[in-house]
Parts: sequence; structure tokens; C-alpha cells
Amino acid sequence: MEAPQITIGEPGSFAWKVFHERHPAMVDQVCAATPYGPEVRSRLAGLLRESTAGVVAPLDDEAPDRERWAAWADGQVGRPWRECAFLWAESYFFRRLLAAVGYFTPGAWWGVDPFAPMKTAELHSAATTATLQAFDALPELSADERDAAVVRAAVWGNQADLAFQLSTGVSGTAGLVAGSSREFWSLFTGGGPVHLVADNAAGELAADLALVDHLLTTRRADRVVLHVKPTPYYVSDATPADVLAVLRHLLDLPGEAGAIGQRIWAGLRDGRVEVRAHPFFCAPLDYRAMPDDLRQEFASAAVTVLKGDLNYRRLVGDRYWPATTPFGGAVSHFPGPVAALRVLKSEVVVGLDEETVAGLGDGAWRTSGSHALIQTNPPA
Ligand SMILES: O=P(O)(O)OC[C@@]1(O)O[C@H](CO)[C@@H](O)[C@@H]1O
Repeated sequence: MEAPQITIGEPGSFAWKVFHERHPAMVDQVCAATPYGPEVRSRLAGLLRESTAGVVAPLDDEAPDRERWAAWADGQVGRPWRECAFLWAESYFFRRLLAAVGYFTPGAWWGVDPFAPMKTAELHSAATTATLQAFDALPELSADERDAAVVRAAVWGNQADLAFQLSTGVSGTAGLVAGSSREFWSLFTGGGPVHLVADNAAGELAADLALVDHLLTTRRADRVVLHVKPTPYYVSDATPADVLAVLRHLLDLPGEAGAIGQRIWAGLRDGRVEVRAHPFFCAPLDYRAMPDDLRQEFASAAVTVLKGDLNYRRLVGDRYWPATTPFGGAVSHFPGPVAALRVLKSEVVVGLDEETVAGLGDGAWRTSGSHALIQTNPPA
């Protein structure tokens, strides 16, 4: 029995606040970071008005993905936005934002990532710098400690503004509502291709590259496919350009961060690391609807690792599931062994035990970014 779908029309709900509070602030940030002219700013203002009080308008651009989006928008155009599913609505919002800033239009802003200034600032921030410096502790750790530290970095990197704790004296499990790095590593029983579906650029991506490096150097994977978004998405989501930006940043650093950058660079050149950007990663759909080519890839993977909140929502289904809904049941549609590394930043959660849910109470733990989870579904 499917739980109720999350829509954006419930005043005061998290999804409603994303559209009525987060998006206007984000548009202000985008317009402050790039000198868009009055036409672009007018289109962005119109998108905010439409998405908070109007009906869904069709795409009016000639982008390469237009036909794909026409199919994904079938049945949605003409509906009041407030009736739309949160996942669909926000995904369409970001696709419309790219059109509004001229990302698909030959001209001044063609192919210019409207979120690049924010991603660059985060990559050079004090928090990310501290995270990358903390990589120097990795070689001093035992194998188990390094396993735990690398996973901790990947999980909490999803909080974006967190410099993860590598010292073995610091608990990395504070704020975990489910799972452990031991559970994560138990999925890796020996070699094969690992697929890592990345989330955000900058600091999170740097931690993900450290995880990719660790998977290869510890022979849990003989190759890693790193999936990123084909276009800018949900503000900080990583694109192929962001992978290069983070990799080049690592290469300029001394110590372990630089060494990781060199090993990833070599891995890209010899094929042990591959970057892909399948259109489905910018689709407004959950992973039940993934196309056959992607399904076959994940089915043949030793493990698929999904990073972040949006991937989690797409994996388990963006619904008001009871938090104790078994994770394995919620992800049984996913081909092959799968792991979710996620900071909780929206209301969807499954796979928690009764005691944990009771202990967490009714606070903002679901959306505040204070808690995280590691959940796995091993091979059948
Ligand atoms: O996927 P990420 O980067 O971890 O988080 C994405 C997010 O910030 O955007 C959506 C709401 O705007 C939610 O899924 C979540 O709050």
C-alpha cells in the first residue's frame, strides 16, 4: 500500500516552504551572483509567481532535452502547481529556471551554470578547506579507521557545510539515525564495478572522490562509475564540469588531498574511474521509472551508492512513509545491491526502528540537516 504522495500545496509544510521561502531566496542569490539583465530577472520573477500561485506552463525553449521533458510534463501542464507532487514540481522548477536564465539559448548565458558562483565559493570555503586538510590524517589510520573515516566524510559531506572529523578520537556516528560504516562496508564482498551516484559539488564531491579512491585502493572495486547530473540542478548538484573543478582543486593541494586527486586523475585516464551524466539523473521521477540502460548498469554493479537527500527521495519514493517502513521493502525495486548515504533534509525517511523514532520525537530532525543515515540493501 503506497503512502500519501508529498505535494507542495499544504501551507506551512516543508515542501510548501521550499517553494514559498527557499526558492525566492535562491533566485535572489542567483541574480546577485551573475549580472543577468532585466529580461532574465523578469522571467525568474514570473517563474516564482507561477510556481507559488499559478498553473504549470509548458516549456518554451528549444533545449536538446525538450522532447524528453515534454513527455515528463505530460498531464502536469495546466494543473495548479499546488496540486503537483513535490519531486515533480521542484525538478520542473529547476528545469524552468535554467531556461529562464538563458542556459539553453545561444547568447550571453548559454551553458553558464547559474549556481557556479555558489559551488565555487563552497569549494574554497573555510569548511571545505578544513575538510581537505583533514584528509592528511587518513594515512595514519588503521584500515578499519580509514574505512570509517572515508564513509563519515561522504555521509556528512552531504551536509555541505561540515568539515568532517577524521580523528579516531571523535565519534562520527553523532546524528546517525540508522546504519553504520561497518554496515556499509559489509556490502562490498569483493571487486567488480561500483556505481556512485553523486549529489552535490564542492566539498561533498571532494569527499566522494576520496571514497572513490578508497574503493579502488582497497580493491573493493576494480572500477568506479561516478554519475553526475547532465545539467545544473537543485542548486549545488554536481555536473561533469564540477568534477573537473574539484579534481583540479585537489591536484593543487599538498598532502593526501593532492595524492587523492592524482590517483583519481590517473584512474580517469586508465579507465578505472569513469564519469557519466545520464539524462535520467535530472528527471522528475523516482528510480522505479529508471530507463532500461540504467537498470542494467545498476543490476551489474557490485554495489550502487546513492548520495544525498534528493537521491534518497527518488530511491524510496517521495511519500509520507511511516519511518519504520522497512528499507529493504521500499527499495526492492532497485536492481542490485544499493546503499544510501544521506543527511536528512526533507520529510521522507524509512528504515528506522521504533525506539529511534520515539527518541527523536517531533522536532525538525527530518529536515534540519542535523541527522544522517547509512542504509543498505544487500544482494538477495
Ligand atoms: O539532495 P541534497 O542536495 O542532499 O538535498 C536536496 C534538498 O536540499 O533539496 C530538496 C528540497 O529543496 C530536498 O531534497 C533537500 O532539502
